[in-house]
Amino acid sequence: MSDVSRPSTTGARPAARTAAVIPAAGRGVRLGPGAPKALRALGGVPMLIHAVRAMAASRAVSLVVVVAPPDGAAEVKSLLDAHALPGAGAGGTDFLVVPGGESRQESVRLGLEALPPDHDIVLVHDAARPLVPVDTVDAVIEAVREGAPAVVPALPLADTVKEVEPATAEGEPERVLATPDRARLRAVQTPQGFDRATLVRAHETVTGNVTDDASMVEQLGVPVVTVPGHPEAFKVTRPLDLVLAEAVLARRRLNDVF
Ligand SMILES: Nc1ccn([C@@H]2O[C@H](COP(=O)(O)OP(=O)(O)OP(=O)(O)O)[C@@H](O)[C@H]2O)c(=O)n1
Ligand SMILES: C[C@](O)(CO)[C@H](O)COP(=O)(O)O
Repeated sequence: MSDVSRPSTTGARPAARTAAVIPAAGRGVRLGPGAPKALRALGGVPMLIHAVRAMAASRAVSLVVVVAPPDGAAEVKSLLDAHALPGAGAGGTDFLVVPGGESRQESVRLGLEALPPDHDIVLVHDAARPLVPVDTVDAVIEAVREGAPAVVPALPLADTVKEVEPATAEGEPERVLATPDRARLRAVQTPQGFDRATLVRAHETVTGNVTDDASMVEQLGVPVVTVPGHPEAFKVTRPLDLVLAEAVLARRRLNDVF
């Protein structure tokens, strides 16, 4: 059960249909040389397939739109055909693949443009967060269904955070400017869930660099609320994250958890 305080601007929609957009078009530069990150293997299965399975595992998700690397849509379609996906088939979850763009923001917009009209709730979930548990997905959907226009899974920080003056020359130390109160900070994950019209308006209106979709909604002045995130929803960004992801998968297999 989520613990959000809910400024409801959209009204409760317990039966609203939910689509998930999965931006998967990134290169994965921080992971090092190799195939686009979403296509790299985790436990012998492409990372993207884990992310698609995580969304389709929610009974509430009836459509998954994968935003593929710009020249990789055909390959991604073949991967979806070649792997078992929960709910796939008549009357279950549908799957679409569209080519992505130069930035995460553009890829999400291209995914949104591909959505058919009959889905009022949209999740945006990084392919790079392949191991998010279904309970987290469901908590986000539930909070949007109950009326929150924008919902993010969030965790408290373990580290103390410093605001710095970025160095102007290589090797020069950065000067610490401030230490924000950690108790008021959260690390946010995906899936982020939205009232569809609000998210579309944000993508039509907000320009400039952003690192997540919720911050675009914040810029509209629309409230964004949190639900508890999960440590296993971490983002695979650097090589060490792959080691952790393999370990989580191995433990799930031992415990016979999908
Ligand atoms: N042009 C882009 C860039 C990113 N993404 C997606 O956005 C998610 C989060 O991005 P990130 O982890 O930064 O992935 P990359 O951009 O691939 O990583 P890097 O910055 O290290 O290259 C990933 O699922 C990634 O595939 C995307 O769909 N289109
Ligand atoms: C959307 C996100 O996963 C929330 O934490 C994150 O901001 C993506 O950042 P990235 O630099 O595109 O990986």
